[in-house]
Amino acid sequence: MKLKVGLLGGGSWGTTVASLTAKNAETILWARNQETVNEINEHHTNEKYLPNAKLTSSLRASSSIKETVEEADVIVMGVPAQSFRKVLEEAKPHIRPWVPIVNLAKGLEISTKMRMTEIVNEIMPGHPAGVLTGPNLAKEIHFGNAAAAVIAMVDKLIATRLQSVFSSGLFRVYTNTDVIGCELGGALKNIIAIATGMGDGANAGDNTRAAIITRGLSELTRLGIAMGGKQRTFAGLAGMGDLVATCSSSKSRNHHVGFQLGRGKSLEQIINEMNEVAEGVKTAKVVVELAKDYNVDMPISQEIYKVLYEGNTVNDAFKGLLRYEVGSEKEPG
Ligand SMILES: NC(=O)C1=CN([C@@H]2O[C@H](COP(=O)(O)OP(=O)(O)OC[C@H]3O[C@@H](n4cnc5c(N)ncnc54)[C@H](O)[C@@H]3O)[C@@H](O)[C@H]2O)C=CC1
Ligand SMILES: O=C(CO)COP(=O)(O)O
Repeated sequence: MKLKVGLLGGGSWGTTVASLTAKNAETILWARNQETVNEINEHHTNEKYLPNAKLTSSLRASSSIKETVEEADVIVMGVPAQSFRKVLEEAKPHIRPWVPIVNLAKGLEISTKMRMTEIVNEIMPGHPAGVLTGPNLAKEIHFGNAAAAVIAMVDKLIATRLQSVFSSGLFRVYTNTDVIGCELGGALKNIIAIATGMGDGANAGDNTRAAIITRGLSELTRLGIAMGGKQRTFAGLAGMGDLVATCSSSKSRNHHVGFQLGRGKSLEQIINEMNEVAEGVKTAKVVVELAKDYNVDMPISQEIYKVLYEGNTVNDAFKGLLRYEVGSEKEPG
């Protein structure tokens, strides 16, 4: 039996995933902007977020949350992390009992430090909550490049059922039961991508980028394990895979923010010039607090936080990192 998907959020990733699921399942995409809805229904495009991309023609868009979710067998949440709770609360009265809810956002809620599936568990207990994540730059997927992702659900049977909803020829979806690790991998790597972008913008070189990626993996793994994620997850697509893609791509918005900081622009100016979300900017606030809560050393994330919010320069950040004691690679520190 074909499942029905209701996807909330008509930005670049929500639209991309809806276009993928529409190949396998009847899919409705909710966007708050009526012009976007009309454009998707009439022209099968979403030029603002995905210039030149042609969407699956059976994908239907709606400006009604109720219509989008009321008959859905799976709800997919494609709005940024800081809007997640509000949108889910709006959808809640119309969602059928026990329907799985899959998060696409790679961020943490600032006011509560929560992961998105924790918010689902709080607002809609009883609904299986999971995440679709991995090295998936939306703009590449639309142009037919192969990519791999992970669907993580605590219940492997549900993950396996959903695997076939998200998979298509060139989009290969693996299952995982470590929801915490998969979700944290996606959120934490964005701060490291800002760091590599900063290095690239300041022409720090390829060796510096490799060092930041590798030490970045080490620090996000430390926090991730302390918070209940599994070590293996961070070595997989949701950890290292996403880290490598985001940290080395000029298509990444987080890398872009870092790059422009490295070129000397202010954060305010960079954000004002952007049309899309860069989750790492807000997640950095949460991560420095989590590092304290869990007593975990996160030197790269700390230095990025100081550049974003405490007026430090890019140079200060690199000097700050060089001041950290060099330990053994074998140690977790
Ligand atoms: N673009 C990408 O390549 C990927 C993005 N992601 C994650 O997906 C999430 C969504 O990102 P994108 O779609 O890329 O962002 P985007 O910036 O392209 O679009 C965000 C969308 O959310 C909508 N939105 C924001 N607040 C809203 C609210 N309160 N109510 C209703 N709609 C609201 C905006 O109107 C816009 O349509 C982020 O957490 C991002 O980290 C994950 C994987 C890949
Ligand atoms: O998460 C992503 C790729 O996997 C997208 O990264 P950006 O949000 O930095 O564009």
